[in-house]
Amino acid sequence: MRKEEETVLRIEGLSFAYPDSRQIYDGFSLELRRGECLGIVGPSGSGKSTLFELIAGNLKPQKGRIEHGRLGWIFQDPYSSFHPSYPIDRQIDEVATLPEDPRQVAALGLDRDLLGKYPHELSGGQLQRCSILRALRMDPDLLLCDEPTSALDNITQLETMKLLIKLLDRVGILLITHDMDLARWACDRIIDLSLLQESSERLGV
Ligand SMILES: Nc1ncnc2c1ncn2[C@@H]1O[C@H](COP(=O)(O)OP(=O)(O)OP(=O)(O)O)[C@@H](O)[C@H]1O
Repeated sequence: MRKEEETVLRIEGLSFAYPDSRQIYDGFSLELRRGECLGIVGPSGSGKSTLFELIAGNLKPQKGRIEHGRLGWIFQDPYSSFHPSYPIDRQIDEVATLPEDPRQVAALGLDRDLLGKYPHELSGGQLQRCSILRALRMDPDLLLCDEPTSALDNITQLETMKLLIKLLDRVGILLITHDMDLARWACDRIIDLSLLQESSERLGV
């Protein structure tokens, strides 16, 4: 199998409900390959973050199977995803499995001086590029991106998404977003969780 055809995430027949609450997933399946960007859209409360928690293993499904390769994460707010009291490079080194590669640092528009700084000394866009670097140095197969650009201004949003898309030869990306325009622009496929719910309601489940 060619590397880019590898499946990096397979979800089969997933069912999940929080205790004493409605069914959020009921027989949900999806497959994501390296080189693909799959968008997960849906209104607040439709189950986007729950899906990531299930994939990360922080929640256990009632039914179904989830298999995936090595995970990397990019969160919504880059300031809350770094500890304010330590330099960025130290925080990246602590979780990285790959050594720092100066070409990768340069490709993300970063440099050594910047990496030695504290999070509050960087702009939101610079810090989000540091979180992309951190995710890459964890050598992921699957990159979970939770609203990775929503805390950034429009121009920085676009630049950050372009950088993420460039990574697609190495990873598969699952992108949570509220922004349907962004999803249409960036993703090969989109799953709209509100449509899943509508079809379950029509079927009376
Ligand atoms: N720990 C929990 N216990 C019980 N119910 C929860 C818990 N976490 C989330 N929920 C409920 O599960 C549903 C899905 O929540 P989830 O956070 O996955 O939605 P979301 O699509 O990510 O929303 P948002 O876009 O606002 O982040 C919501 O109805 C929410 O209230």
